[in-house]
Amino acid sequence: MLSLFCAPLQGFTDAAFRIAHAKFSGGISAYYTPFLRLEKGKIRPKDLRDLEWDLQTKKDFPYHLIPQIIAKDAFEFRSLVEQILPLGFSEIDLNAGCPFPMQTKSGRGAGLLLHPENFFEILDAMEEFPQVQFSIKMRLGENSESEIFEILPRLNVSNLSQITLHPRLGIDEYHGEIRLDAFQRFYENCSRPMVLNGDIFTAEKIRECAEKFPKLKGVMLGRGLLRNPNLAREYAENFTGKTAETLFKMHAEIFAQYKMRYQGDAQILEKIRPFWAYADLPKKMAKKIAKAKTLAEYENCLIAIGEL
Ligand SMILES: Cc1cc2nc3c(=O)[nH]c(=O)nc-3n(C[C@H](O)[C@H](O)[C@H](O)COP(=O)(O)O)c2cc1C
Repeated sequence: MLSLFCAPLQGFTDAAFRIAHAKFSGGISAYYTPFLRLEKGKIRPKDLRDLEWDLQTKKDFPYHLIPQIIAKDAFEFRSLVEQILPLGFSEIDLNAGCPFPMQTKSGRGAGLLLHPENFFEILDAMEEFPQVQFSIKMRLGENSESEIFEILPRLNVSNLSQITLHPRLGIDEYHGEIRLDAFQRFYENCSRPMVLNGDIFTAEKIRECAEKFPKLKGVMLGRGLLRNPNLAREYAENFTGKTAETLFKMHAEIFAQYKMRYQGDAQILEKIRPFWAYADLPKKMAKKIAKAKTLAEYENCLIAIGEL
């Protein structure tokens, strides 16, 4: 059986989502936080608040959480790790895949793959923290598949606990088919445990991955899990519960949390709207949700969804 991981998605898989998912569905071996980054030398305060929210809840309701960081060099890397360790984590994931130009242009995310010297310095710096298990989530490259194959020999002699590969380039962003041939070549030559991520929306697809790549450690589910939070259980337990039922339970919990934590209709709506972004809703309904200007209007949409 493959291990199933919940992918980090900024603006979607925050603490409220992770907690509600673990509570009302589950089947996930580890949840990854969206990347934590430095702002004026400190972890961005709003990301830290989100992580602390997890930590408070985890005491009552344990689930496996791994913080992800984004860094352009060993200096930023060390600073982030040193700020995370006092929170009690012993696993940290490095983002080498974010395709957004704001990150790539400054050598972070997929942009780190254009600077192997910085990438290797970060891998060396990992050895300064023997108490931490590091993993990497990466793309094939920023501009070319050759980038990942250049660093493969160094990855093979690292202590990385796993390499999650989203087989696209940074410049592909999320367009086009995933590059499964390149994944296969990397997988065949990589000696670290590997996880496949990208465009996995059904339990059937997870089974296909297990069959095609027998030494795969697991798959990481992103939009598939947002669309169908029961996806992991459908694979692991042949669960046949209704997607809509789980979405509603999760939504009720997340919405209540946002109402407690954020103020004003606009702010709460901005936080909750993405919950439905990948759900299988009729177009008309999705438009109404996007257009709702007040909580009252939004709640009317919910009633309508409930009646679908
Ligand atoms: C809006 C958005 C935000 C994302 N944020 C992150 C992030 O913070 N860290 C990361 O490693 N990947 C991030 N990703 C990439 C996802 O983790 C995942 O690799 C991608 O969605 C492909 O997997 P999927 O097809 O299962 O969704 C993001 C993707 C999207 C669409």
